[in-house]
Amino acid sequence: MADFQRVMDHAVAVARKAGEVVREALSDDRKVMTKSSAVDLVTQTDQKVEQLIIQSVKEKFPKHRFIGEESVAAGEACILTDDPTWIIDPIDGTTNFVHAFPFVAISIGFSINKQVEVGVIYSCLEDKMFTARRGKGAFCNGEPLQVSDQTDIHQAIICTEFGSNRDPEVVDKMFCSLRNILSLPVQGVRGAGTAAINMCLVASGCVEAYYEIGVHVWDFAAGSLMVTEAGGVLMDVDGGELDLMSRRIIAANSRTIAERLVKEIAPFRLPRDDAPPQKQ
Ligand SMILES: O=P(O)(O)O[C@H]1[C@H](O)[C@@H](O)[C@@H](O)[C@@H](O)[C@@H]1O
Ligand SMILES: [Mg+2]
Ligand SMILES: [Mg+2]
Repeated sequence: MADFQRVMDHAVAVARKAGEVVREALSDDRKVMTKSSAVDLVTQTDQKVEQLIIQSVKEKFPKHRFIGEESVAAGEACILTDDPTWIIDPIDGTTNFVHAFPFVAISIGFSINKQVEVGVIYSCLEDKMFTARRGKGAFCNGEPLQVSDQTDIHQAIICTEFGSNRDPEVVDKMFCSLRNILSLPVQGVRGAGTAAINMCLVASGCVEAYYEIGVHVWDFAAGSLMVTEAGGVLMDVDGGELDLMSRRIIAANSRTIAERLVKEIAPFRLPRDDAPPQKQ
């Protein structure tokens, strides 16, 4: 049985160290590369930070497994087992990082038996350390977090992201959902440019919900626990149970708001995170 406090303490320490690397890199030239599309960006800092985190964990927890965004991009399988697993997004908000747009997070989730037990999200340009352990609450810099108590969708702010898929039919579906939600009307639609920070905004009570189709397990693993430990709920965009590998999520302050969004979101499916690699 892993010592979850020891895991949490290490995740906080390495996330803070990674945040220093990210802040320092902001003053250097950021060599930008692309992955699945011309707007799916990655930098050497993403790769350097992921290796820093993984190497540090291997020294302390040699039997643990990893799902890292950039390791998967380099060809490693994205398979979640019952084993103790660190689910890492070294820079959530890479496009923001490239543009020095001030919302950039290191997101570290830890799961056992396919259940997230520890979540750490360091918003490193705001110097906000978000932490959660299952059953023990969610915190920002040590202060407890609580979701909003607003259940009227017409008085809500909703967060979403448009991801990096620019296929016309995907863009049409995303805009259909956005039009439906905006026209309810809701008081606002926002996007920080990072799933992890969007979920911290839900946990902090600043917005009522975040949804996205196209997001990856490393984007939201830590944030999923932040939201539930702050009193929120998670579900699939079709109202079913959240599937960590499905690339679809609603994270909300309440079932009322979540189920209202289900009625407005035009659902579609993308290849799962654990799908076998597509033959080139
Ligand atoms: O910055 P990333 O780690 O790539 O994650 C982003 C993603 O790039 C963007 O397309 C959206 O899906 C965001 O929700 C992710 O956090
Ligand atoms: Mg990400
Ligand atoms: Mg990333």
